[in-house]
Amino acid sequence: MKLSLLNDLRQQNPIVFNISNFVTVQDVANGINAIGASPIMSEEVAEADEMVQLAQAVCLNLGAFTEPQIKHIKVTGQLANKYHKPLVIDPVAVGAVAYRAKVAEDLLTAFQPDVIRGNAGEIAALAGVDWQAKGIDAGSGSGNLVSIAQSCAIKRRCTVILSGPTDVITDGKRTVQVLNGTPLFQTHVGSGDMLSSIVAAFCAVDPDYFEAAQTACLVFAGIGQRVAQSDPQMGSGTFIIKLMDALQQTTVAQLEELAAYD
Ligand SMILES: Nc1ncnc2c1ncn2[C@@H]1O[C@H](COP(=O)(O)OP(=O)(O)O)[C@@H](O)[C@H]1O
Ligand SMILES: Cc1ncsc1CCOP(=O)(O)O
Ligand SMILES: [Mg+2]
Repeated sequence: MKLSLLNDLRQQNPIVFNISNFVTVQDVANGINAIGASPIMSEEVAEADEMVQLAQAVCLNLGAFTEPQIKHIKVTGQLANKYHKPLVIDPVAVGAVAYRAKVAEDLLTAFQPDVIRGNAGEIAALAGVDWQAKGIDAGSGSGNLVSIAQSCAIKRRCTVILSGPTDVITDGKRTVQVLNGTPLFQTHVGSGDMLSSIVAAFCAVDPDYFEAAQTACLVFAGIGQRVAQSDPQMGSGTFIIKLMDALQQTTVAQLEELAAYD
């Protein structure tokens, strides 16, 4: 686990280009900014080429799209491949809505992601494994999460993060599980979207995307865990405010003290 990547990220301040969703776009921008990277968002396909060229990483969130936005996402993914920029995909609710599954399938044939980050319901859907996803949430299923993540990584030929109480990170050969976190993440819509874009920021500072992905997961979950531990009575409103502070202020040494993974 290369926790020192957090210092590299803060020193390099990489630009992360996001196509976000209208629900969580501000959380995503502020989360990237707080951790030490530089967010930029766009809704216009005419500037996609310039945007991808100026960015050090790209995150495409499939959370809430219209037909023109699907085109924008497709073009941007293809440009990320063309300019060799690390590309992260967040396939929101792809296991719950057949239309989204169809769109995601089409997009994943148009470009090649470097990392896919989703919850169990989303990653199971992309792996082709039976699961009962629940809207944007993971839902329920009986499959083994490590096997599901590995199948998805092999099928999609990229690093996969299956997030949840334990995050499973795998490239199909190597697998790590991050045990840190707090259930408070589930009380805030946008936790997963923030993580996906923070993963992109880490990919901008380490060309080994498996390493970058696992470090991003530990940093994000570990910071959330520290925030929750600071006040056992904390609710979801305070959590997101304090999470933003902590994304900015938490040090590598503080994360080393609580890092839990195997
Ligand atoms: N019950 C939980 N306990 C600890 N951490 C959690 C829990 N649920 C989610 N997380 C953390 O929340 C973050 C967002 O993951 P997740 O909730 O799976 O995404 P999404 O919002 O897309 O469903 C991750 O860092 C994950 O580790
Ligand atoms: C509620 C909602 N509806 C469409 S996208 C979205 C946000 C999903 O955010 P996250 O997966 O990070 O909780
Ligand atoms: Mg999500």
